[in-house]
Parts: sequence; structure tokens; C-alpha cells
Amino acid sequence: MIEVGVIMGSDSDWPVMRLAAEALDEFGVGYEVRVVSAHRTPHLMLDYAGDAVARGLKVIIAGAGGAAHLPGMVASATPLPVIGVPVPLKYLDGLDSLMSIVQMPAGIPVATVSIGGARNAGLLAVRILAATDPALLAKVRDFQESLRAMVAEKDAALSASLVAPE
Ligand SMILES: Nc1c(C(=O)O)ncn1[C@@H]1O[C@H](COP(=O)(O)O)[C@@H](O)[C@H]1O
Repeated sequence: MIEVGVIMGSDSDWPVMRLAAEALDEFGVGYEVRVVSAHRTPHLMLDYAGDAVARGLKVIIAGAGGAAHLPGMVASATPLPVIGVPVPLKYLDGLDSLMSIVQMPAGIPVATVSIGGARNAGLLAVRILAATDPALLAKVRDFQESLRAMVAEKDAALSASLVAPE
């Protein structure tokens, strides 16, 4: 079952956006990947956003670089939650993408993650779905526990590597 749409303004965004897909894979969440651009394919973008609910999508992750209008425009044309990923480009280090995505006008929310933060976008989509899916929620809890265990392990290894004071 495809529940998440992972879309991006260009295939050149894929090296960043694949991190969202990998996170969804880890949790067994079904998704599709599409190149959709508000600037280059405005009619496709409106069709994609307009059909998303009928096609069974629950969350859309939209990544774009530069003048990144895709996440906000998709959010304006669908009632689904939209997570925006600012993709860093050669110039301006992704600050342009961040500013383009994060400062939405009141009424049209986009949940913006950090610059290049596609993994967190995938994990946030999982959490949104998990709110109404007890089995997925249990997986999120297990994942959180694995993070806690990882930190505890690193903490113990660091402590053990330090020379004890006289
Ligand atoms: N920001 C947008 C939009 C949009 O917002 O509609 N469409 C493409 N782009 C971005 O242009 C950058 C360069 O694209 P190319 O590499 O194809 O020239 C990409 O990061 C893409 O997300």
C-alpha cells in the first residue's frame, strides 16, 4: 500500500531525497517517488496534489532546491500533511531553499525539516502514520529505544577509553 508520496523538483535532488525513502523502507512504509516541479510542470504539480487523497496517499514529502516553491504549492492544493525538505545547491548552501519553504503564510502549513534533512522527513512521515497505526507506533518506540541504546554504548566506550584520574 502506497501511503507516502516522495516528490522532488528535479532528479538532481535524489541524492538528498533518497534518505527519506530509506527511512520509509526501514519501517516498511509504502511510498512512491516522483519528479514534480511547481515551476517546470505546474499542471502536473496541481494534478498530483489534487489526486493525492483519492489515490490513497496520507503524507507528502516534497524536496526542492533554490527557489523551492514546490512544498508550499503542493500544500496549497491538498489537505494532506506536507513535509518540506530544503535541498542544498551549489550556491547559498540551501539557505535559499530553507527560506523559500519555511516561511509559509498562515493557513497553509508545511512541516519544514533541516537543510538536507530528508531522513527526518521520512521519520516524521512514519510518525504521522503511526499516530493511527499501533503496529507502526511500536516500531517507532523500538527505534527510539535503539537510539537510546546506541548513545549508552558510545558513552560507555568513551568513558572506558579515558584514563582514570590518579
Ligand atoms: N525548486 C525547484 C522547483 C519548484 O519549486 O517547483 N522545481 C525545480 N526546482 C529545483 O531546481 C533545482 C535545480 O534543478 P536542476 O538540477 O534540474 O537544474 C533542484 O534543486 C530542484 O528542486
